[in-house]
Parts: sequence; structure tokens; C-alpha cells
Amino acid sequence: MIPLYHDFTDETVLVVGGGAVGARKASRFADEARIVAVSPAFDDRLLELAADDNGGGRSGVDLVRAAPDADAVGDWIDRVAPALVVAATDDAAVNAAIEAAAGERGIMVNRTDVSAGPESDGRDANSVIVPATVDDGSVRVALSTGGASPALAKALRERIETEIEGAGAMASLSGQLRAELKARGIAPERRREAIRRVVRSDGVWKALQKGRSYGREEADSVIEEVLTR
Ligand SMILES: C[C@@]1(CC(=O)O)c2cc3[nH]c(cc4nc(cc5[nH]c(cc(n2)[C@H]1CCC(=O)O)[C@@](C)(CC(=O)O)[C@@H]5CCC(=O)O)C(CC(=O)O)=C4CCC(=O)O)c(CCC(=O)O)c3CC(=O)O
Ligand SMILES: NC(=O)C1=CN([C@@H]2O[C@H](COP(=O)(O)OP(=O)(O)OC[C@H]3O[C@@H](n4cnc5c(N)ncnc54)[C@H](O)[C@@H]3O)[C@@H](O)[C@H]2O)C=CC1
Repeated sequence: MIPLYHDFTDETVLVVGGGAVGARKASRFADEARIVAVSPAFDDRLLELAADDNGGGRSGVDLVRAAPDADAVGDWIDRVAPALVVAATDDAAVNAAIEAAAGERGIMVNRTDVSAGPESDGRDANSVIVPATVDDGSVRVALSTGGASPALAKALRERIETEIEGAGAMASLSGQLRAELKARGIAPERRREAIRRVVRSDGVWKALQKGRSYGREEADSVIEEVLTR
């Protein structure tokens, strides 16, 4: 499995099953995508999500009360035309039918009730795993145990949370600096060396905690040292 980052802006995610798991997945994807959740009953978290989906530039969360059986899930996929389907019912036969119907249509599917494919040595080609994630600004860590232990994915995510603190500010500063060095016409080898030093400098990381201008000052001295050698 190869991890990739996918932008769901302007896309729809169909979540079938409105329990705790369906609610967690819907809430994750609602940051970007329009959500259509289909279920005979909805977790409180999904009801809240749908109620305040007008704020924050979200694309919206639509709740549809229905309980499609295995034969009907294909029609739901055709009607909603999602980029991704999340199979999150507590009915394994329905989840399996969703996976099959999505597969026939070449649509990504996240099956929440199994860790691997039928042969247990892999998932279907279009079957995706939702990783545990940590964000700091534009920096995003995604973590999977290959389905072996979601609880471990969560525990590791909690550890990494403190580890990447400040990475967003560093990404933003070093991104600006590399653009500036390019614009100044600094030779590529020097430029790369300077940026590599900046992102590894404890001094710059520490200074950034005080504020961007302190980080900038510290980074400038690291860069000058490289350029004047
Ligand atoms: C395969 C996968 C499919 C998918 O959903 O994409 C899947 C499958 C299953 N999860 C199960 C259980 C739990 N899942 C969690 C938590 C998370 N599960 C997530 C992802 C994934 N779960 C994918 C693999 C990810 C990987 O590769 O590691 C996370 C990371 C992301 C997210 O869901 O948002 C999120 C943590 C988010 C965070 O906090 O950062 C907890 C912990 C808890 O709740 O405290 C438990 C209980 C403890 C335990 O059982 O481990 C069960 C058994 C159900 C049962 O027993 O009936 C199955 C089915 C099976 O294993 O067969
Ligand atoms: N991937 C993950 O992280 C985890 C996965 N699971 C698995 O995910 C599944 C769901 O877990 P929970 O949300 O805790 O269960 P739940 O029982 O709280 O929710 C299931 C939801 O599916 C709905 N549903 C049932 N039949 C349906 C149909 N035909 N169409 C649409 N909706 C239907 C129910 O009304 C209910 O709202 C379980 O099979 C469980 O094994 C459980 C924990 C974590």
C-alpha cells in the first residue's frame, strides 16, 4: 500500500451507516467534501454536524433516512456519484455489497468493518484505509498499521502530535526562504544546502516558538553562514 494525499474539495463522500464510526468518518471528510450520509438512524455527532454545516466554508452534510439493502446500494452510488464511499453499517453483507458496487464503478471505497480483503492478504484495488492523522499548519502526518492495529495507529498519532509541534511554522518559513533564495538567483546547490540547514537547526525551531520574526532572524544567520563559506 502506498499512502497518497487526496484533495476532496468539490467532491462528495457517501457515508452508509450513521453510527459512531460513520459519524467519525463523516466528520473527518466534512472538512473538505460534501457529505451524504444514508442510514435509518443517526449518531448525535452526525446530527450536530448536519445542523451546523453552514459555517466554516463547509460544503454541507446531508442526512438521508434510508436503509438500502445489498441490492440497492449500487443505485445509491449512481445517484450520489461520490468520489469515495464509506461502508460503515453494522451489517457485513451490506458493507460487502457496497465494496463490490463501488469496485464495479471504479469508485474508491473505505470498508470500516474489515482490515483486509477476502483473501486476507490485501484489499481490493479501489479499497482505501483512512489513516490516523496529525496536522500542524500545512504539515500533515498520516499513519496506518496496514489494518493490523487501529488502536496502535491512534496511540502513535498521539505521540506524534507533540513531536510535530511547530512544524507548520517551519514549513511556512522555510517555504518562503526557498522562494526568496531562488529569486535572488542563488545557485541550486547552495540554496538546497541552506534550506536543509534551516529545517534541521535547533536554533531556528526554538526561535520560531517565540515568533516568526525571531525564527526568520535565526534562519537568516544560518543561511548567511552557508552562502559566505
Ligand atoms: C482497516 C481500518 C479501516 C478504516 O476504517 O479505514 C479500520 C478497521 C477497524 N477498526 C476497528 C476498531 C478500532 N478502530 C479504532 C480507531 C481508528 N480506526 C482507524 C482506521 C481503521 N480502522 C483502518 C485501519 C487503520 C490502520 O491501518 O491502522 C483510525 C486510525 C482512523 C479513523 O477511523 O478515523 C481511527 C483512529 C483515529 C485516531 O484517533 O487518530 C479504534 C480505537 C478507538 O476507538 O479508540 C478501534 C478499537 C480498538 C481496536 O479494535 O483496535 C475494527 C474492529 C471493529 C470491531 O471490533 O468490531 C476494524 C475492523 C477490523 O479490524 O476488522
Ligand atoms: N473502522 C473503524 O475504525 C471501526 C470499525 N468498526 C466497525 O464498523 C461498523 C460500524 O460500527 P459502529 O458505527 O460502532 O456501529 P453502530 O451499530 O453504532 O452503527 C451502525 C449504523 O449503521 C446503520 N445501518 C444498519 N443497516 C444499514 C443499512 N442497510 N443502510 C444504512 N445504514 C445502516 C445503523 O442504523 C447504525 O446507525 C461495525 O461493523 C464495526 O465492526 C468499529 C469500530 C471502529
